[in-house]
Amino acid sequence: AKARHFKWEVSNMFWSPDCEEKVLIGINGQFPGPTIRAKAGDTIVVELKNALHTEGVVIHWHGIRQIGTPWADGTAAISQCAINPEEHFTYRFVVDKPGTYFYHGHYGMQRAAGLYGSLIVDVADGEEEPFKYDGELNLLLSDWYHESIYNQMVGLSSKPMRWIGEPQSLLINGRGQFNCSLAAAHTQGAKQCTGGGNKHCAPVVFPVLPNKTYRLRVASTTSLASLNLAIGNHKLTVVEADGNYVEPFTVDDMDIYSGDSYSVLLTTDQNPSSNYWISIGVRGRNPKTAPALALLNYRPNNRAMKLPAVAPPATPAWNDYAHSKAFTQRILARAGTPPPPATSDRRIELLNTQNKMDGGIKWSINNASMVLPATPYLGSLKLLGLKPTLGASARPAESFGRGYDVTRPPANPNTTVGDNVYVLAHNATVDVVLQNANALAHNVSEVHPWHLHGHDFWVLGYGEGAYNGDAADAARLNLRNPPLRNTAVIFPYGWTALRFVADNPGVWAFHCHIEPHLHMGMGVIFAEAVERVGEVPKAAISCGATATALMAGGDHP
Ligand SMILES: O=C1O[C@H]([C@@H](O)CO)C(O)=C1O
Repeated sequence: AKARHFKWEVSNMFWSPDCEEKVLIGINGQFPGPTIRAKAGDTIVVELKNALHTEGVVIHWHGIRQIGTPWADGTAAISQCAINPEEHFTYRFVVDKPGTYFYHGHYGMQRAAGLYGSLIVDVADGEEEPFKYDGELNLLLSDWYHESIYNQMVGLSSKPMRWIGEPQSLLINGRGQFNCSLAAAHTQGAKQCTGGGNKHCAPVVFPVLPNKTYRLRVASTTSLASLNLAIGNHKLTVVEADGNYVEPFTVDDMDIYSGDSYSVLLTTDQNPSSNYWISIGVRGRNPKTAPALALLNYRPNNRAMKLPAVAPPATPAWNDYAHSKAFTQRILARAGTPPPPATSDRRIELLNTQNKMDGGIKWSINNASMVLPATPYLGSLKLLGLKPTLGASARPAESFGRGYDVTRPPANPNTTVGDNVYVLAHNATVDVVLQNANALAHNVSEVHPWHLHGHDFWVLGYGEGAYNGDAADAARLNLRNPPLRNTAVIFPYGWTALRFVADNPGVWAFHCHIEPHLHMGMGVIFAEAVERVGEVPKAAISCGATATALMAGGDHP
């Protein structure tokens, strides 16, 4: 294992990700940010300089558990103080597990401003992946808005709320086409893209050789959109999800929610004189965004921009949830993976509702919409102890109780704010049931991908309607080969049950990965055995009340 050093400068820059010039957040003059590639067991050292003009920044390493380094998780107000303009901060952490990951901003809505990139961990020297392939293609998927995140954030907190709407474009490796389509010949009313060149929005072309097997690494860092990937004439064999091996299964198309990552194997067994469409479309919301298209270019056919004669594969209907569920439920742990603990010590049931507050709209968990404190939790809990913030004297509710009607808008739509901090005992086995419900409007319930920091969890099962905890619900849980993941979706009007072991002291966010929903309060905090956290680097806690404590000479207890 070795240390891999990176020097990064985060700054605003003009860029045209979908051919329209905007300002985004890039790293070292690049968008997306540089790809980090390492081997399992390596230590990543990122010396970050914040070169934004007037705002703080942090970077979250999505899917990396940060075992023993909770201060490097990169969540503003939770694991560290935001890095101020012109300040440096060094992230140092071990990538312990091979897999497909990514990193992104985790302060306000900076991820949606383009602050993201790929993080790929290969097996350690001398180890082998449990599958074979000849080459790799990397697809980092995102969505893109023409309105700045500042406009978006102001809208979301306005009274009445102004919703951000659907994204203007979908991006593959930071590239999309807003004003034209590669498949105009097959798309009503679209203008043909003239293609290549070195424009920021030049279509992505993946060169491949015939009769080989490629590992596609696919990750989604979308702000809002749930995606579906299909490749004309080719099948996809899923082998990895969120850095964990899964029992291989083969599909024609796959869903990818924000926060998900996958490896899929693809065999180039088609006619090599043609190229093939890679198509990414929107699911789970009535789409207004055109699919993103890229080309699979069979070599030695060197006409990279030769367009397939046929239309791109159609994305399944956005509301065909049966299709989504069928895909999701095929994801199971690879044979030989140890099963989860057979029982749990604690069950936390989290009802997700859309609510009203002071004339605006929030998302709430057990009727409390999460707000973050001025002083980041990791430092404040370690140095100052758990103080009730926001006037909340009690810990948040363990359950939403029985009898809530998930099929209708909330009977009492009003919510309050909460810190939503759940204190977890060291090594407790914790079950979380995420319960979806009807939103404020009648007959609306949306998909929410929930992401846990600091851990993988087992996805024990999914159910329809309200979770009761009865024998029928228990029978829906898979304790034999549930997949380990860090992101799991709740389907409309349904529930999802997760299990994890609280064996990683730290303060971990657990939230909907949809950027505006997190911003509207859709999350909780797990404060896990904070008394066992080692010495927190001062740079991570030199703000707010912890800075005051440090100045008072109160060194680390
Ligand atoms: O949080 C959301 O708000 C809007 C809508 O419900 C109110 O405008 C929407 O589609 C969301 O996902």
